[in-house]
This record gives sequence, C-alpha cells and structure tokens, in this order.
Amino acid sequence: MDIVVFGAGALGSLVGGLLARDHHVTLVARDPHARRIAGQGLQVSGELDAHVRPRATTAPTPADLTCDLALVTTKAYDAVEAGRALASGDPAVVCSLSNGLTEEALVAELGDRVLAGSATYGAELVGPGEVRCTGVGRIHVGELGGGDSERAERVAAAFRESGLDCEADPEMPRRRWEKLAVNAGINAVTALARVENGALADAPARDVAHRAARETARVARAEGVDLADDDAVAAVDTVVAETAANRSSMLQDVLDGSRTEVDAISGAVVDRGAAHGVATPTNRTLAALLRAWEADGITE
Ligand SMILES: NC(=O)C1=CN([C@@H]2O[C@H](COP(=O)(O)OP(=O)(O)OC[C@H]3O[C@@H](n4cnc5c(N)ncnc54)[C@H](O)[C@@H]3O)[C@@H](O)[C@H]2O)C=CC1
Ligand SMILES: CC(C)(CO)C(=O)C(=O)O
Repeated sequence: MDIVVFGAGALGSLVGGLLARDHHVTLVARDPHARRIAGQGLQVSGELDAHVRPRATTAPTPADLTCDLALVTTKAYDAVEAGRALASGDPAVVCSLSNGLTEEALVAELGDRVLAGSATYGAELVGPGEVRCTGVGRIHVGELGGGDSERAERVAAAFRESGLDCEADPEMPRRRWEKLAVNAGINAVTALARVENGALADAPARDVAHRAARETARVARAEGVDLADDDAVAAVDTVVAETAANRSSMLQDVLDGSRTEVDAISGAVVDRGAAHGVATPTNRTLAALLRAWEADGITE
C-alpha cells in the first residue's frame, strides 16, 4: 500500500516506521526529525526493534498526499489543519489514530473518505530519527457510523502484514467513546499526578480515573452510544495493565512544557455532557486543573 502518515511524532513514527517494513510510507513530520529520517532512516527501539527508511517531508505536495491510505497522527488540536492539507491531495481513505473525537474535523474536509481509528500502542520520541515503543497495544479501524466495512478490513490487513496488532471493528462508535473514557481517566490523571500509567492500578488515583471513565460512559449513552459504566471502567483497567510502563501522551506533554489535548479529552466530555444535561464533575475538575497548568506551564 502507498501510505502517508500525517503528523509523524511519537505515535506516527512508531506506526509508520513499522508499516515501512512492508509498504511504501511517507512520513509528514517536522524538522529536525524529518531531516534525520530522510538522511539516516528511522530507528524503532524499546519493545520493538526496526531500522527503516521511509520517505520523510515537512512540505508534502498534493502528489505526495495522493495515496491509498492517509493516517492522521497529529495532536487533536492539529486535526483541522491535517484535514485541510490532506484535502489538497487525493487520499483514497483517511484514518485518524489521534485521541479525542477528531474524526469530525476530518470529515468536514474529506467527507466519507474518513474512517475512525484508535490505538493503544505506547510511543515516545527519543530524539530526531528515533522512536521508542513503550507498549505493544492494539489498533482498531472501522466506519465512523459503524457496520461491516471492506475498506476497513483492507486497512487492518495491511497493518497486520507489517506485524501490527490491528482489527477492523464494526462497532467503532462504541470503541471511540470507550477510548475517550480511557483517555479521560488515564491521560488526565497521569498528567496531573506525574505518574506512569501503571500507577493507576492502585487507589486513590485509580478511583479518580474510574469516575472520569464512568462519566464519559454516561455522556456516550446520552449521545446514543451503548457504553456501560462497567465496560468503560474495565477498559481503563485493561489499558493500565497493558501499558503500565508507559508515560501517557498527556504526561509527556506536561513534562515537555507543551500544550495538552485537554480540550479534546476531558473538555470534550464536559462540553458534550453539558449539551445533554449530564453532570461531569470529575472531568470538569480535571479539565480545570489541566488548563490551570497550561496557563503558565507551557514553555514551547
Ligand atoms: N504517544 C502515544 O503513546 C500515543 C498517542 N496517542 C495519540 O496520538 C496523537 C499523537 O500523539 P503523539 O504522537 O504522542 O504526539 P506528538 O506531538 O509526538 O506527534 C504529533 C506530531 O504531529 C506533528 N505535526 C502536526 N501538524 C503537522 C504538520 N502540519 N506538518 C508536519 N507535522 C505536523 C507535530 O510536529 C508532532 O511531531 C495524539 O492524539 C495522542 O493523544 C494515542 C495513543 C498512544
Ligand atoms: C492508550 C494510552 C493511554 C497509552 O498511554 C494513550 O492513548 C495515550 O497515552 O495517549
């Protein structure tokens, strides 16, 4: 497959690097990462090991963005820009692996070419040209509105060909909300407490994460998605166990002094809850604390 990874930071470099073993991959990244990959290739280290030579560019042309599959792996707040850039080319299928409910921003630019996706792999950029896999998770792809999908099956098969754990999921609406519950619990709490995901196996941090996940499930049900409180809590516990040594992407942001995805995660639960009259006090508190940190914690 001809695959573009738009926004190759930690997750995009890991997934794109692994796909580059079997597919023709172009990473759209920023310098100095892109320059190093173009010159010396990309090293995947940690739980997985590979040295690959995908194409890397900071300024893709429309021809570069004309491909069988475009994966969006930017931060949620860059999804609109990613959608606009991709629409200047002609990707046959576009799939977001970003956290938060980012697909809507892509649909505005790319219409029904957009598939929903979610990833629980853990990834950290070590430095230019090197990404560390900190947790082997799973990727799901599927239609935004749910249902069986030949194109999602094709994408999943291409991922599996490169050794990635990936399945097409006919129940993507539920999975997207389950992932939002996982992120509302794990990302916000680990970022504020400055702990690895595994620390949420114990009370009291675990209880805060569970409350945030339960609230997310309530909002999901108000949106017509069948996600039980217990399933959202179980999903948090499973990801905590599977990615115990991982520093969540939001914790990495806070440690780097970078903007977080608070608006797309805890903030999105609060906003959608408010629209349906569902109370979300835990997510509201987590969002307020994250925004308080952002007000003077962002240094880059
Ligand atoms: N890192 C992880 O372990 C996981 C991350 N995620 C989610 O995946 C998404 C990406 O996360 P990370 O990879 O950690 O973030 P990251 O910040 O390392 O990567 C995003 C990259 O996109 C690049 N980018 C944005 N706009 C661009 C543009 N116009 N041109 C070129 N490059 C552009 C940025 O420079 C950055 O390097 C987030 O939504 C995150 O929540 C999901 C699962 C695990
Ligand atoms: C799955 C999890 C929680 C892995 O850390 C993640 O999505 C993230 O860090 O953003």
